[in-house]
Amino acid sequence: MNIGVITIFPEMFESILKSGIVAKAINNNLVSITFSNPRDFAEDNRKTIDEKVFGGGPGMLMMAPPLEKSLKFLKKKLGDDSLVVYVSPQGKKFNNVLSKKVVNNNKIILICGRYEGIDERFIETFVDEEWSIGDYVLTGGELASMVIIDSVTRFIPGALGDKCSVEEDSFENGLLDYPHYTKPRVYNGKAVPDILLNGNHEKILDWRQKQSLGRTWLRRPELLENLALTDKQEKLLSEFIEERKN
Ligand SMILES: CC(C)(C)c1cccc(C(=O)NCC2(NC(=O)c3cccc4nocc34)CCCC2)c1
Repeated sequence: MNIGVITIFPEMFESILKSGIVAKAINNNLVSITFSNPRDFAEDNRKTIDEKVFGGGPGMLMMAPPLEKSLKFLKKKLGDDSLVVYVSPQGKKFNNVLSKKVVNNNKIILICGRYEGIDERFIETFVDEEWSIGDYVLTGGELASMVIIDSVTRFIPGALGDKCSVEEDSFENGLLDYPHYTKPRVYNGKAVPDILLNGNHEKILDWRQKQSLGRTWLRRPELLENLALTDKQEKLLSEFIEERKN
């Protein structure tokens, strides 16, 4: 998997390059990340990459020409068929489905906005997709790009290590996570649920599935709308709802 990143702050990415799953995947040659800084392609010797916004208004805007040169540089390295994504608040909501799409495409170039954003004509001419990681104000697209890179890396075969694959990934079923417990067995006067200690594997799986379904129903019911629950899942969920009434 080859990733290109256009950013005026490449040093921000050192955190994911040095530790965690992305660093490991890079070391195992499962993923490469190539950076391009528009400042290196600015035409004038003052390295101008942003200008005032036509029509007035606060702040500055990233100019198209340095972005275009940055993109051409990365396309030469990664290939012209790379998926070009502008991470932007105007984008469609990033989720696991898009994560899988990126892995299949195998080559992606992420463009990080700064200031008020980027010249619309660059988007019209070069951008394939706009993706947003959520509805809040950020100062730049870099953190969003790192979120996307972390999420995508988990789907690269082998990135999670042979211990567990993305299929078994406990977050993979589209439901919220069930509650987890570890030592000590009693903490703050609260004991671990007995079912988890009696070792009956079948009952534990049912309990976990019921908790995941119940929590999703309580906290993020809209996630259930995209899932076709099995008869067993429906039964577990209605048991959860019933038990809550009593
Ligand atoms: C969402 C809403 C609150 C309504 C809103 C409306 C208008 C602008 C902004 C805003 O944050 N603009 C600033 C920038 N934001 C992002 O890049 C960004 C922000 C959020 C999620 C993202 N996912 O990817 C990139 C993302 C754009 C240019 C520099 C940073 C936010």
